[in-house]
Amino acid sequence: MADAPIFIGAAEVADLLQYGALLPVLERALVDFSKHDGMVVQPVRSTVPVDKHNGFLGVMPAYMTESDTLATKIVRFYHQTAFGTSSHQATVLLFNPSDGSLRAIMDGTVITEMRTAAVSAIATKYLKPDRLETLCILGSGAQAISHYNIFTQMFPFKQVRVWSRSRESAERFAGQVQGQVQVCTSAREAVLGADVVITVTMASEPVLFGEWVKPGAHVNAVGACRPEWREMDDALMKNAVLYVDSKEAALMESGDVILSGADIFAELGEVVKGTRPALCEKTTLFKSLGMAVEDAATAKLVFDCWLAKKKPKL
Ligand SMILES: NC(=O)c1ccc[n+]([C@@H]2O[C@H](COP(=O)([O-])OP(=O)(O)OC[C@H]3O[C@@H](n4cnc5c(N)ncnc54)[C@H](O)[C@@H]3O)[C@@H](O)[C@H]2O)c1
Ligand SMILES: O=C(O)[C@@H]1CCCCN1
Repeated sequence: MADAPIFIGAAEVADLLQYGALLPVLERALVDFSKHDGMVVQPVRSTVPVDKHNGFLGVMPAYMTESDTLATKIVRFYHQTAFGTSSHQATVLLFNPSDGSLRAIMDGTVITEMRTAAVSAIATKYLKPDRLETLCILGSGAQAISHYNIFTQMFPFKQVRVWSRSRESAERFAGQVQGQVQVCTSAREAVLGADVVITVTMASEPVLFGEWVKPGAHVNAVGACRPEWREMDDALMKNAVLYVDSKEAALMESGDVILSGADIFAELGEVVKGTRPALCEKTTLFKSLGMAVEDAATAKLVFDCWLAKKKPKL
């Protein structure tokens, strides 16, 4: 009989997962996914609306042949949550691919926060403009914090600006992170002149407008994961060179892509592999929806780190 699965909670995942190890693992997952050679199996996520409670449940399975990784994430995202409950909660199940037995059940909320920010950072590493002085973050929740953390570690920004719907949450964000943040009173004020813009809101109508975005800037658009939701207007969608994580998912799930009719230039994995160019001199936009392979690769890394820690030292 197979061993009982282990459980790795949020605090232990946060302790085991380091961006230094995560970044190359994610680059590899993005490249493998974008080869589209049948070695990675990842259907577009199944999403169950929970209308009565203003939320969704998403199921995200993937199998990666080369690293022999089989996992699924189950994620729920709710617009209104009880006080103290975060809007996104996730669990990852990691299987033994050879016999299908369950190896680990682990918290997926920290995984989602860290892998999403790391993928935006990878997009920025490849698509960034020459000048990297000002970072703008629209939104002030969990993803705003994980993005702030990795972006200020990886890039030499001199100024970070944040805007949120309520000034109170933007100020709370500024108090939570290490380092200086300029709290802006409007999204426009935060965006004007920024070299890199990150949208991490739960908005369903545009909060970012093309006329504000500096020509040559890079945008990471992380929210608006439903076909009828927007974070950006048509002007930005049509004027920027559009990169996505998955073309198939973008055409099924992204309101910004579907409703604007913007053309997709490439997948991020193709840029990392070098088969499609990074047009850094132009205004670039990475539309992130989040992929199961990112969760599977991250969960395997967490599990391997857990095993290494448990192994008795000789
Ligand atoms: N692409 C991915 O891989 C990925 C992964 C996880 C989360 N997300 C998305 O990123 C976004 C942020 O997630 P989070 O975990 O930080 O959520 P969160 O609930 O912690 O924060 C959401 C933020 O959006 C703001 N907001 C809510 N409604 C808004 C509106 N109508 N207009 C402007 N701002 C609004 C809130 O004030 C808050 O600052 C969500 O859209 C989420 O679905 C994407
Ligand atoms: O990839 C993810 O994990 C998230 C789940 C919630 C909706 C957006 N994408």
